[in-house]
Amino acid sequence: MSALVLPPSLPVVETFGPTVQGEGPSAGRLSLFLRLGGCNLRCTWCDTPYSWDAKRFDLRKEITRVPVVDLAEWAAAHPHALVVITGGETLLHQKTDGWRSWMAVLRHTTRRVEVETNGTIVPQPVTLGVPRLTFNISPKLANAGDDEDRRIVPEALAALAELSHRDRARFKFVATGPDDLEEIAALVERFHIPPHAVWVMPEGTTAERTIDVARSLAEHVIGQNWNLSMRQHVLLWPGERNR
Ligand SMILES: Nc1nc2[nH]cc(C(=O)O)c2c(=O)[nH]1
Ligand code: SF4
Ligand SMILES: [Mg+2]
Repeated sequence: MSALVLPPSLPVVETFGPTVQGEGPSAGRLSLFLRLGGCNLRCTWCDTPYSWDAKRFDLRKEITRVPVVDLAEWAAAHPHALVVITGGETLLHQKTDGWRSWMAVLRHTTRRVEVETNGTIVPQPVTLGVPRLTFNISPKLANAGDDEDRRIVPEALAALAELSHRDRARFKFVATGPDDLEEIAALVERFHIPPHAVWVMPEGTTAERTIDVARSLAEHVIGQNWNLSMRQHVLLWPGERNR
């Protein structure tokens, strides 16, 4: 009797789009989103707890194994869109057959790909080998609530910072107000992140709060020679899933 061989798949929370990338260097760009399940952090203000929080959500319902061939077909139907892989924490899946197979699909296209990550996991050759793939790294600050030794993994941040010098990675920090900027500056200095690779974005789940926080940050961010990003999906579709 031969063993049953399952096709490579990934634990998918949702696929959506085309929409626009809401955050960071590609904000406003037409995008498809693939959200994977599971996270190694527990940010208090997480906007996607349904991707990892088994206490509040039934993850067997939230997360479905989707064959990579189906993802390839879905992506191919929207050839003009940037592909954004988000979570949860995406790079948790890096050593799986599903990830390897998905990277192989993307490597054989000419499309742009962005991987959202919390910066706690070192990117591996399987991911780095996709030519137009860049990382959007959101290291978490004290405002997220986790202990520093969980949020800040020096080995991973150093590897990602190195990529940021070659425009393969950008850092995007969520700030709740100007008081958070000192902590960002300390990380930027410690890991030698070039200012052109730094984006600051306002925390908030409503358009009003997002704009208020952004207004409180703008002059300070510009003064540091950093970039400021709104969170366009929060402004356009506050509280909605699959946007
Ligand atoms: N439009 C849109 N842009 C996004 N950028 C990062 C997102 C995320 O949830 O990681 C996100 C999202 O959920 N929607
Ligand atoms: S790292 Fe991202 S997905 Fe994970 S808990 Fe924090 S905000 Fe949520
Ligand atoms: Mg997110």
